[in-house]
Amino acid sequence: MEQLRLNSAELHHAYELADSIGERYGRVDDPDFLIAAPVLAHDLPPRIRSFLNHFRRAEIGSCMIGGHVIDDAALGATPHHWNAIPDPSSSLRYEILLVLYTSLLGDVFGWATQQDGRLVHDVLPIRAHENEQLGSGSKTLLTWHTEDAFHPYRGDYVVLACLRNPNGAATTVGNVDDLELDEADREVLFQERFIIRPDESHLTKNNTASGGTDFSHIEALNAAPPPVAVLFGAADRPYIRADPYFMDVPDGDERAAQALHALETAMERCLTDVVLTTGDFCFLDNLKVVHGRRPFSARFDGSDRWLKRVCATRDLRKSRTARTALTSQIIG
Ligand SMILES: NC(=[NH2+])NCCC[C@H](N)C(=O)O
Ligand SMILES: O=C(O)CCC(=O)C(=O)O
Ligand SMILES: [Fe+2]
Repeated sequence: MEQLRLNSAELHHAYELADSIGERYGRVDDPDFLIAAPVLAHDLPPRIRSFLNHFRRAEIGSCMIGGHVIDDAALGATPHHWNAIPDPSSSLRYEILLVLYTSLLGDVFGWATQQDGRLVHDVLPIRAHENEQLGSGSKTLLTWHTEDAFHPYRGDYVVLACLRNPNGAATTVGNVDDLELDEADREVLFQERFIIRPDESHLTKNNTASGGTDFSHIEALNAAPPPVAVLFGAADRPYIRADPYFMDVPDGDERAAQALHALETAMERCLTDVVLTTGDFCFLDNLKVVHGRRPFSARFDGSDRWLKRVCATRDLRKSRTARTALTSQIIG
């Protein structure tokens, strides 16, 4: 994976910018900060801006910016749940940096139906989710997926910032350009013959303050998922949309089932393990790569793995009817 390592001058510059923004806005979800983020990001060091522009336009699939020094003591314990992060946030500097970097790629957004509508997500192990297909799982393999594959407004990018990873748990990454598929299977995968159900992170039971949230469109997508194509775009450099764990084919379509199985086998062969370490920011092009996570043993004692995650879209307009206001960056 292509990597940029920040030098100490760049790190100092980036942290100074993040800290001044943190003082001004106080929290990463502040709507005024989110609106201003793409402009504030112009003040990031030039090497960061051109590296991410290359990632975006060359569609290399994934890249990493490393070398962020993280004050482990100031961070405090890894919370036992994403709904229990300290307020004010002990990781505000890194949350702001994550949004600034990601704003160079597109508009950041969150889901009303995921992690109680937060914009920046916490990926940390939750004891009750040990065996679940959730970012908060640990014991079970998190199977490879396009982030929010089921949703028509899924992001173009998903970005992970590693605060700590004591177990060295690996993120898996597989690039659609590396797939070795039969021509016949490839052709079927380009056709609208697949259904993708909502993953469980969008369910009412996996939100904790879901009182006023409307989950009916998620329920509708679950009850009647429209058939979609797994591969789309240019034949020689296709885009991908898949999450086999939550996928199926319309009844009786054996040919589509066979192609989906071929995709699973082929992707398994191109998955690479990427162990994020403290201070790594990992950028995933959600149309070019799929990702997942190897199982690991969580301790649930405050020392566990802790990542921050945010999604971005190149076109916030396409979700306009699903956002309560023009300026809202939460898709409902
Ligand atoms: N194959 C899967 N497990 N897909 C669902 C991915 C987990 C989901 N993105 C979450 O935030 O928890
Ligand atoms: O934990 C990781 O490395 C990836 C997590 C993930 O894919 C998710 O939360 O959707
Ligand atoms: Fe994911």
